[in-house]
Amino acid sequence: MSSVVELENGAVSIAGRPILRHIDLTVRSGEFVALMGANGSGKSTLVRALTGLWPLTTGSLSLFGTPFGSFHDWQRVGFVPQRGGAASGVPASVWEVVASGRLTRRKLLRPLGRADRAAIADALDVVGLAHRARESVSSLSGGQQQRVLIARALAGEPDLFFLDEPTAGVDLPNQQVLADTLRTMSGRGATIVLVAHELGPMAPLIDRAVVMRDGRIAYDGSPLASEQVATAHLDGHHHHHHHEPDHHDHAPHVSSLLEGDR
Ligand SMILES: Nc1ncnc2c1ncn2[C@@H]1O[C@H](COP(=O)(O)OP(=O)(O)OP(=O)(O)O)[C@@H](O)[C@H]1O
Repeated sequence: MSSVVELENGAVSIAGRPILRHIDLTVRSGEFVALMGANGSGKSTLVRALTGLWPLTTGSLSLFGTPFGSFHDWQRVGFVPQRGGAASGVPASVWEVVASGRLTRRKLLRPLGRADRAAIADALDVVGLAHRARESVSSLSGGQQQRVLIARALAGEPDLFFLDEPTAGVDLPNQQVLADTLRTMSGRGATIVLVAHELGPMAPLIDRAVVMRDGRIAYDGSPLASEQVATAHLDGHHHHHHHEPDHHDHAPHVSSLLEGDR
């Protein structure tokens, strides 16, 4: 199967401090990957590096089989940043923010067409905000603003979708709505990389869990143990002393990876 994301020996340093080291990560077409790990383990930095928002210090990155430097198909890539971005002081309406997700697909110098408007309406529907389309984004709650950002990315109909902790601070019914959305996208063939502390209603959708620890990938494999990760996280059962697995594909002792939890 073709790889949609391929990072070899990736590293990122910020202000001279190594944040990510020796990252090898391949995501294949249609996969749904959960990127997990403790606070500060490097999940967000990895997602930013994979989308080119943060430069790699070393390593080679390909997207859809094209080396990053020659990749221009950005309308195929959707990105929902960590919460706190939609209301930027600009009094944009919900509809406008979602419509902005369509701009990279629009034909040069053409107004939004019928297909664009349909995609925007569909995206608003999917996140349950169609009835608030005309309101200012800043009048919405944090969780609703997060859904506006998700709808913006959905409107672009990306083939590859990065979401950075979309469920943080979102109540369970809304997490369920989001899980349904991602199931639909995944069913349409999208490749999804989801940063999450806890999978909650997303758990049944995940094909693979990648667990970060101290800027490295500490586990890459079956998601079966990922609920264990979340549970260990909540219960504070992270004091067991296990050795870090040498191989990425070993399933046991995932809870041990939370030792570095802060
Ligand atoms: N812009 C920045 N400047 C300096 N240090 C940074 C910057 N961004 C991230 N870091 C550092 O890089 C490390 C990894 O941060 P990152 O946000 O990638 O972790 P994370 O796993 O996403 O954490 P969280 O779960 O809290 O979002 C942290 O130690 C953080 O302090």
